[in-house]
Amino acid sequence: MGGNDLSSDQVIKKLIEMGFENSDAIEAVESVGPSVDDAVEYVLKGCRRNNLGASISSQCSSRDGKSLGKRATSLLQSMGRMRQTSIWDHFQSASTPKRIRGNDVSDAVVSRSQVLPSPEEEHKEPFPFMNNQLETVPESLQVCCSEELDIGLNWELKANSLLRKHFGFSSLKGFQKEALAAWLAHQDCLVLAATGSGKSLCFQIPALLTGKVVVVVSPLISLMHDQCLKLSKFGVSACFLGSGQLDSSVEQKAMRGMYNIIYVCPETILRLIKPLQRLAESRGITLFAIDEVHCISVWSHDFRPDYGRLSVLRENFSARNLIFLKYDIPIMALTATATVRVRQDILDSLCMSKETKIVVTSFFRPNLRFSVKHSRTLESSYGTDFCQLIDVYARKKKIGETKQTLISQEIHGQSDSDHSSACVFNDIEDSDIDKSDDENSTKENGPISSREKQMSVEYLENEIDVFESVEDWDVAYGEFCGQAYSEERDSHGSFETIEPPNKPEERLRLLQEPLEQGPTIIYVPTRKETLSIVKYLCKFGVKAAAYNAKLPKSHLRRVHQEFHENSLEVVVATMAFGMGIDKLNVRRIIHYGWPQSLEAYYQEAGRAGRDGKLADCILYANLSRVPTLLPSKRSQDQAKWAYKMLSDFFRYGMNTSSCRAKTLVEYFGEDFGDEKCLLCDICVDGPPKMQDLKEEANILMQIIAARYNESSFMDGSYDDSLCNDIQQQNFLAKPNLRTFVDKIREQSQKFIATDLLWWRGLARIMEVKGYIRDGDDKIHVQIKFPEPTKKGLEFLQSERDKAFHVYPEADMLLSMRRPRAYSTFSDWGKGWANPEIRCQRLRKILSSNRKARKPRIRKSKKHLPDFSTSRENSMKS
Ligand SMILES: Nc1ncnc2c1ncn2[C@@H]1O[C@H](COP(=O)(O)OP(=O)(O)OP(=O)(O)O)[C@@H](O)[C@H]1O
Ligand SMILES: [Mg+2]
Repeated sequence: MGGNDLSSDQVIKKLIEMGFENSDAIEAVESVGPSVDDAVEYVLKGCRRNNLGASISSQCSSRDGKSLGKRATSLLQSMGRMRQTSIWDHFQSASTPKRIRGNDVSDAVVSRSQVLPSPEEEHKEPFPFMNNQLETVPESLQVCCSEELDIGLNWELKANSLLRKHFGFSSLKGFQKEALAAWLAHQDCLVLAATGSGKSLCFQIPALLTGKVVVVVSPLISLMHDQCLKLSKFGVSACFLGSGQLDSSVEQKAMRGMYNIIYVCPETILRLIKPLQRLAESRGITLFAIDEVHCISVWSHDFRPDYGRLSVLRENFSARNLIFLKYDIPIMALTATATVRVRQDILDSLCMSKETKIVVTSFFRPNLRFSVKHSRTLESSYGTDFCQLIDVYARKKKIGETKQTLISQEIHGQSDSDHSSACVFNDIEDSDIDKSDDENSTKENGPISSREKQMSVEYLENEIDVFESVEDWDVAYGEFCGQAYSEERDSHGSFETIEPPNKPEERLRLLQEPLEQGPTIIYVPTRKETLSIVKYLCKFGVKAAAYNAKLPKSHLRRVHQEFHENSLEVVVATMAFGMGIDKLNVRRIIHYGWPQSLEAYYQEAGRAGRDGKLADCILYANLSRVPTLLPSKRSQDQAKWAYKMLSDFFRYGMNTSSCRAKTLVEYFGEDFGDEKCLLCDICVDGPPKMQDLKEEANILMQIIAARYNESSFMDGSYDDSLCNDIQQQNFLAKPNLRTFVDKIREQSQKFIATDLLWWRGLARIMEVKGYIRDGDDKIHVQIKFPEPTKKGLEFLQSERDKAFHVYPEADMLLSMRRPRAYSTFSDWGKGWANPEIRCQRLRKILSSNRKARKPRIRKSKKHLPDFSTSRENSMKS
């Protein structure tokens, strides 16, 4: 990213692409000239300076950038350069061999420089092992080779002893044993286990038990880096191969058997088949592991075409094709997020054997507390949504900084001591409900709102991070991880993890305790939001940093390092941050905006609470809007499936009656029975009061049925001519839900004030009950063109007098909170002719604008295990 050969306009364009505000970009270029790096540094430092305290932050906020002038800018630049930004800086400092663990591993001394040489070494003389063959295997490897014992029956004892020696854990988990037993029996194995459960050990232990090589296919360079560095700390030699590998000699060394574990990206392994066959013959390959294997399936949320070609492994490493092999080299495939459909796809795509052992553990994470809150997720909502977070981190700091205190009071408004999570339904105000709910629905027929325009495909294509190839997210931050993990160990050198609260009473006890300290990750859909939220949080003294794929790599590395070192409190990121991130003490994962699938959501949420302690997973989403699919290259079939996944997620957000953890794990095919997590907002607050919607369900069904010429089912009390109208329209266009709702309003005075948002919820309920279905070939996130099913017609015929008790869904509750007489676009338009109505509306708009400008904090209930219908009660009040 040089900069001198770019014009100012080009630099500004690049900055905007990264997500920076137009004004910040212009200001930065004006201040530091047309250099992308300097300009980025300038804007980011603006945020960081805010963290340093009141006096600095007031001088250095980006708004005041001009007054800083060149001198201040260069000072800030030099501050930035105090940190190492190059991979080589680190290797130079890390070249002295390090003792990895306690006395029991006195032999296991690994120098990082044995894994990668510095550029000086590379240019001056060949790497010590370059010209040698296997006789000169590094010391660390000799340790491993000496462990090549006959594994025998007591393999479990040996595995446990290696586990203690290298990783400091006392014993293997049950699923790890099962996976290892399959490998020992030369069987292929598919491991489906929750995020953070310890899948990596399933493929790392075989390398230690046999002294042979394990080849691991992994989708991200940053993930490979992370694992290699951890292994080197544990006295296991490992390397990664792929586009992010800067040292070309590593590949040669790997193919000569210098490393116990070789991480490789799918693109690269296809090129290395022959050398790997030679390695299998010389040193021996004991296992191929395919990590994050859901990437192989087009039906997964992270499809990676190169994973699809991995079937070559089965053929090229079978005993049939390689005479020196007695058995096929087993394949172990691992993932935390695979639906039943994706599992089958994995088995087929990898040509795994018929005897493949499938090891499934519960996907349930008993220490994660899930909740959903309504928010428009716009800048004007930050004040309400992040006040609690700001409070958490600001409380930790010394209150010597006057400005910070003032800001804190300002945001907290009427200063409330109880900032525990505000329940989505408890404190909804008029301004919280999206004024354009109905516009959203009209867009399928006619005009789209300006917000919709803003979120159009062209706009988003430039705004979101799409998971396409390994290089996109080549962060190569591994060189910074030298001391990162030590911080998470206690005084005895072991990890501070606890057994997760598996028993219900343990989980109830958890609820009484506050969250421990630890960092937060906020996931947002667009790059722009990463920066705007960081800017907002930094203003209040929170140590926050943005992370998106377009930001300079030096910045991204620093974010990784500081996140692992616990010096960052909040990372605001796009999906580019963190597949497989294994940091123990992440206390909160906040999703700010609709995620695209339950798979992606559960994987990202799974980064919280890996230490077994209570952690929050909060989704803020605009529950009055149907989410849209973010643009990506998809075939027609994939697009259909993507809509289906988004629809499943939408229903998760709309659900008000069943335990969130249950919904999540059952999505992955697990039977949760009658169990509940007892921690999520629904378990704690209880579902809303059931309502008998017999009349509403009947009228909706009648109107829909009439459209399909089922007038025999019509109730005489309703106007038949209206139904005839609909039948005539039939031949012109397929009526959507909105058309039906308009008809209901025209027909029944009683429902004039019931808006589309409410009917949308009812239509979903009727769809789930099997009374209506979508009459369109396309898959919609929300049922769009309802038509009756046979069951629906039977309902009209025989069940119309029966009670129809249902739990109102989230959108229905939102709608009931603010009944509106004029809810359709056209009604709104009509109303303007009446001066009285016009006056009322203008007053309302003015007052809601005023409210939106003032951040405020609201009183909220504590999360107590109270199974009352508190949500419903608060709605009424
Ligand atoms: N037998 C064990 N006993 C105690 N802790 C373990 C054991 N096995 C693994 N762990 C720990 O569990 C944590 C998570 O491990 P790992 O990164 O392998 O998870 P994962 O299942 O691959 O998660 P993800 O799906 O997010 O990639 C690590 O910190 C690891 O050290
Ligand atoms: Mg993993």
